[in-house]
Amino acid sequence: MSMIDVKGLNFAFGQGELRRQVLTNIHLSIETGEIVILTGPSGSGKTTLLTILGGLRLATSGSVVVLGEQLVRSETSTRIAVRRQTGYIFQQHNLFLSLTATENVCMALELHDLFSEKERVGLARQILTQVGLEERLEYRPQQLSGGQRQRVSIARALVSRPKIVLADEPTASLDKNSGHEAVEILRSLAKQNGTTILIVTHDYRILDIADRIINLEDGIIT
Ligand SMILES: Nc1ncnc2c1ncn2[C@@H]1O[C@H](COP(=O)(O)OP(=O)(O)OP(=O)(O)O)[C@@H](O)[C@H]1O
Repeated sequence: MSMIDVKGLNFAFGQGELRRQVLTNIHLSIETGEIVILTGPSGSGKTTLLTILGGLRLATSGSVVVLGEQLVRSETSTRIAVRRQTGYIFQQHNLFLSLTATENVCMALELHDLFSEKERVGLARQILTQVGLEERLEYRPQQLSGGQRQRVSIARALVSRPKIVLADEPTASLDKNSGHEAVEILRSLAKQNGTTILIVTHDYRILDIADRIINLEDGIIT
């Protein structure tokens, strides 16, 4: 089954003379468990496409079906439903500096109301152990290296077992080894769970983790 199915998507910022077409006639289908890397020059529309797929930005033309929900011209509640089943990883890890690794990961579960505090802590510790941070559970972000911080954000994105993970330049602030290690951890955990992953990156050093690479130029898939 397609997790993501895009047909004839167009997107522009601004109106009138300021209108700028950013995505043109995008067709894209991503299957369950597939790992896709989206590359392309700066300004080609990668982040815009990612935010539309993640229900973070509303598109008004074409068709964007994610997890069976039509997101084009959708209600806010539809986009929220998709967001709840999606994990996000950003270039700037966006961790809370005042919270420990465990607390940062727990936060992703607080959105769900499915777990008690004790269960949340248990799940957070379990996933932090899976990303190799069992010795750092109570460290705050500033006590961690860049690669370790990015592993905390990977743990945070995966802890609620999302069906889809969207990552925007997840290795941008990392050196080659820690960048590759971080996405390799992401890949192997996602493969265990059949999670679909879409990664936007300029980093050619991580292309080998993808099942498929898509190139976007000037808003067009080439
Ligand atoms: N909120 C906005 N309002 C107006 N224009 C925007 C907005 N966000 C992005 N753009 C423009 O849309 C185009 C595509 O931006 P986008 O961030 O999607 O590209 P990108 O491929 O992710 O680039 P990069 O690799 O540099 O992050 C750029 O020309 C950008 O200036």
